[in-house]
Amino acid sequence: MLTVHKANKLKGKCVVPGDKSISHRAVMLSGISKGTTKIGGFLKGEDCLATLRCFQQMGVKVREEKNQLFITGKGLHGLEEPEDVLDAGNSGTTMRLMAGILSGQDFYSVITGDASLRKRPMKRIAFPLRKMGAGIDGRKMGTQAPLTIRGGGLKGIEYQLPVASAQIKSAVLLAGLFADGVTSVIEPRVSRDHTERMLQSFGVTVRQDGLKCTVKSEELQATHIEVPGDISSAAFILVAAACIKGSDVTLENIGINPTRAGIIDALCQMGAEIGIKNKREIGGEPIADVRVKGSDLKAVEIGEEQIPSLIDEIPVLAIAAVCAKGTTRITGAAELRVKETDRISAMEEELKKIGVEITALEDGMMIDGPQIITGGSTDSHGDHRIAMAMAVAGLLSEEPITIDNHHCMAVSFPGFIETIENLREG
Ligand SMILES: O=C(O)C1=C[C@@H](OP(=O)(O)O)[C@@H](O)[C@H](O)C1
Ligand SMILES: C=C(OP(=O)(O)O)C(=O)O
Repeated sequence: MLTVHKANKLKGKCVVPGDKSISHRAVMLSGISKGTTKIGGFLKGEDCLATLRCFQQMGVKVREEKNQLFITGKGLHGLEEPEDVLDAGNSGTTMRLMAGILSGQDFYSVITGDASLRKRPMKRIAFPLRKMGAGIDGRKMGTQAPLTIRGGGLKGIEYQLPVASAQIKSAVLLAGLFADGVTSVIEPRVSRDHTERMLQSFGVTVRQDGLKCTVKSEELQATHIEVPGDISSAAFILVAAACIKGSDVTLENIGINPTRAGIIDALCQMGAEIGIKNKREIGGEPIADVRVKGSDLKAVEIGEEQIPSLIDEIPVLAIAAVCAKGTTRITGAAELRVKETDRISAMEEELKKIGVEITALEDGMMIDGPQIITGGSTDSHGDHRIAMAMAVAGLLSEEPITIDNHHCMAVSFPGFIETIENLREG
């Protein structure tokens, strides 16, 4: 159990660990490329370590030197049939993106995950991958993990995504690297585009035409990847500092890819004082230093269009809404119900325990602010984002907040508590 006490101010500079989405993709793409890829800033969080172990089980060699990973790929057709079940742990990204790659392999594989992941919907990737020719089965009529995959013999398809999901888009595009003909995905709204950007760094031609993205089979060539700081991890610090008057924090080297930076836009709409400095691009991804100062916040309306760019940040955005004047309304976010936990219900349950009123909607939530956070005992539901959102609430709370099952923070942000404590002034 973790106890978090109120903070007077947060001050200083910090870095956050590498981007989780980019770290997963760096392992996967280097694993199926030719040559050795050097990866700096790789996130050693539980999710990305699960991806790394899965690729090692398929014969991919990984070496670490001076905090950099060197991954020697097996080419498009060199992965080895894993002798045992692949374990994606808590990570939806690992399971769904890897299913795309496994669908292209001329072998049989089984992929499972923890109790949370085994409940998450997999039909969304199994359906298009079967259309391409993969033999995929699983529990609950082939819709839940463990999944079995007999890959090979794929043909390209054009697929209209039913939801704006980078995981479904990426699974189909990655399978497309092994398919005969061209493979296209059409998204209903823009979702994070790290796969498309990184494929190009590995020398693959990616055609983007509005919301339609097309690839065809092409060998990947090893490259050098620098993983930026994860904006989804930075979000916890951004919200905490924005809510505490007198705070002034600079987060260095944060990825500000526009398909991911919705939390910055949302906080600016709420009147937060945020400055973006030292903008640059590394390996096709925009990064910058982000400075945030504490100020009075006002409520915001977040709808369907903005959701994909801040989907993982909604639990902590809810904490900002508690401090903001007026009614914050978040809608179009039904996807929150199928994350590591049902994040709408989990936030409703946990906020009530610390004296905060919230109205849960089928596809979002409404919060009237400002409200006083009284403090109390909470539980993470085994979900890293809920655990860290509750820790941010603790920094703002009259009385301390305890968080049960807080170790899941290491899924995406190892060292979260130390990072916060280093910024605490009083
Ligand atoms: O592609 C990715 O790396 C991710 C995509 C998002 O999921 P969906 O594709 O299900 O929206 C996000 O919530 C997840 O944390 C990471
Ligand atoms: C939803 C998340 O990740 P994943 O889908 O990879 O489990 C997340 O990190 O918030």
